[in-house]
Amino acid sequence: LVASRSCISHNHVGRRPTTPQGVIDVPGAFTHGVAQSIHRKHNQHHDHGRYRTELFSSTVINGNAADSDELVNEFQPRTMKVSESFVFFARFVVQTILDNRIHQSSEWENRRRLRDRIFRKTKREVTTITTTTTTSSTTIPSAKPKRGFRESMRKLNESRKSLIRLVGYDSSLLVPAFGYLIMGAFMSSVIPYYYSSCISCVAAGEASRDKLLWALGGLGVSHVLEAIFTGLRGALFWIAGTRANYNVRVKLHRNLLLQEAAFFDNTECGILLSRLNNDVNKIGMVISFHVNIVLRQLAQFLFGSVFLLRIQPKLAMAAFAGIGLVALVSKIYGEFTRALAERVQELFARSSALAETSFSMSETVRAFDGVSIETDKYEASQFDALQLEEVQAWAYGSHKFVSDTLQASLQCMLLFCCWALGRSGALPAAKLTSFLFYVNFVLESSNEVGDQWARIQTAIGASTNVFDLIRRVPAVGDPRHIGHTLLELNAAQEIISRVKKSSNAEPIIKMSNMTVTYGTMEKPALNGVNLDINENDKVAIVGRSGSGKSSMLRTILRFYDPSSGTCALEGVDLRDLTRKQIASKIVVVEQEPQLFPMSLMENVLYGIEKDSIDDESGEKCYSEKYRVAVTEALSLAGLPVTGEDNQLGLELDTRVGEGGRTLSGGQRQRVAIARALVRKPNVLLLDEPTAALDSKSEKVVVEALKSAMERTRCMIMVTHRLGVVRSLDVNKVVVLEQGQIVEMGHPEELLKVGGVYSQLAREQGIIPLSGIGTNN
Ligand SMILES: Nc1ncnc2c1ncn2[C@@H]1O[C@H](COP(=O)(O)OP(=O)(O)OP(=O)(O)O)[C@@H](O)[C@H]1O
Repeated sequence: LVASRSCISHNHVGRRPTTPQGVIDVPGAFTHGVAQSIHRKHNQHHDHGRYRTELFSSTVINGNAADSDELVNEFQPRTMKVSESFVFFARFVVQTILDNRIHQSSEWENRRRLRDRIFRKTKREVTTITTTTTTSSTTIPSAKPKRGFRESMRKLNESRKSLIRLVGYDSSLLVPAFGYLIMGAFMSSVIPYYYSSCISCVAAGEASRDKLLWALGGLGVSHVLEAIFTGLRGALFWIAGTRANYNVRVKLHRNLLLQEAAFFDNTECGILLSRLNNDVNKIGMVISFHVNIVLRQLAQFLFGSVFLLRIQPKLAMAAFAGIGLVALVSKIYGEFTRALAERVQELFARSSALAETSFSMSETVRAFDGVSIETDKYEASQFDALQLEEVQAWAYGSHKFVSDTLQASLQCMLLFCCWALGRSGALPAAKLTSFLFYVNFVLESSNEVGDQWARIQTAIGASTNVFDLIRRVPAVGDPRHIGHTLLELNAAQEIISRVKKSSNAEPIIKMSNMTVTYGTMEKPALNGVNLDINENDKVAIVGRSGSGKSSMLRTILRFYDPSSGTCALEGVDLRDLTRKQIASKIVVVEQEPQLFPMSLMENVLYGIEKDSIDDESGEKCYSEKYRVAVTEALSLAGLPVTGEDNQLGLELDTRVGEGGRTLSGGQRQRVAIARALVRKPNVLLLDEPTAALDSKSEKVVVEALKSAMERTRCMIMVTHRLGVVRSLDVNKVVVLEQGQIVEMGHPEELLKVGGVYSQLAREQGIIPLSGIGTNN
């Protein structure tokens, strides 16, 4: 059974991973076909079912898990045979060329059609034909921009500008780094001169000892200086790269957290983590390594070229022509690898998302024995990336083969020319040695530039996504009143004074014709809602599943903005308040609060800045004033950390584990209530506060909530369990149906009316307090 299920689950592996935008094209439909054929072959000779059956039987026989070596060895991720890998590469290249051809021909076709249309239009205008002519409604597909050398340079330039802005350009670091780079390159280019002088002295035999010593001295000094400059340059560029990584990573992390809730609805966390780690690393590598080497080699190339031109200008020109050809090959290779790199990064990001999901849902995976399903999914996505990485490797090998062959041919040709010139006496032996040294020197530099150019292109591919995310402006963000114009400053001032002066007569929360629509849904979750919540109101929002209750809470917290209408807090539209202002006035207690892996006290005070310094560690901490307040809040919330009631032996500094997993659901909820008690917010939001609790815990939590409510101006609760409406003395019930308010009033009154609320209450066995039956 295990074996057959494993085989069935393998059937999906040939499919390409999908993104929210659609299927990842690697490239066109081709990869799918090739991948499927390889997967098919792979499945034939790689019996996944067998190892699982063996694992199963060995586990049964031993009655225990296998030892660690067995665990590692029993599972071998699949790979392609080397020949398959090469065939994949060859077909990939052919397909890419064909795709480009098709693209180019469609570009020509588009241009021709555009020309025809313009021509016809002009003709019509000139002849002023008044009869209605049927104009072609075919939309000309926008041609995909061709990424030529100019495009590469433009992208490089854009990325360079972004880098300089984002990585925090530090002239005290980069100016000396460039200085050492130039000096090091100059010293490297001097070395072949002294080498050839030494060889000439040794070969000639009759040269004076002084001349040899002078050449040896020059060689030694230039080597030492080159080593010093290289060391300094390397260290400074390394630091610059590390700082760039640091700056970009921190800025990206911050900007991601600033994004609106809908952004996280549509983006998997694994993808974001991959951007934060893998992609950002590539940016640092560009600065600390690739750019550094390219610049050094370019400088060496220039210095070497000067020496070449001085020794023999004609031959030097021939050498440059050959180097130009090698550079052309490198350029083609660079463009190819950049396109590949973008795809590989995308596939790795998808893989990270899969891994992140499987880890975060590890309990469900375990409960439903989903390890093989998750492994297959992850392996399939990694396999897709592996295939493309192998294409990169073959492309590198092919590039090396072509460029090295070209260089060798160039060297042979130059040697032949040298021989011809030598025969005519135009190139003495000493000059010939020197020339050949410099040819090699220049060729090596240009070779290295070609290599690094391809890697820079790869990094540009990876950095594009990062820069897009760093520049993303959140759709729901803080107002930009703190502007620079007098008008903006006045507007900001007015809002602040309105917030301060808000009178008790003003509703604390006011929804006016408010409609909320999620990006992915056509139907609004809330439709034209009008609701006032006043001082001392205790409001319960009830309704059937999907009626829009949570959407109302999320809008009050400004996780989402209304698509029309407004939601105001103390007379000010929520859109005019900053997140800090909203957080200082509204606190939410969720059904299953997630806690941070920090101490109990840090969780209660989350969002409040530490105000003191610890004497021993020298780190920031909370002062005694806060410790007292949290102790009191936890005690009121039913989770005492002192006295006899502290049966759990908790302390303020007890760490609560990932997500608060060392505490039960009810205990986590009490921590969340303590947060509200400490802050004394104007608005207390409760999301299903007792849904996950037994009756004993419910009583404790209800008492804690009552204490919290005493410290707030109003309370709004979303609940399915109508019993809590009575225990929390709710004075206003709002009944939602399909995003609209269908009933509103005092709960006991509504129970007697015989509408939706009384029906919901009857289903839960709740009758009016008077005990008299309803109108039904
Ligand atoms: N993040 C979201 N993206 C898209 N649609 C959403 C999102 N959240 C909720 N919806 C949709 O909005 C509608 C209202 O959902 P909401 O969660 O507000 O209902 P609810 O009354 O709180 O339901 P329940 O009692 O089951 O929690 C539903 O149709 C739901 O599918």
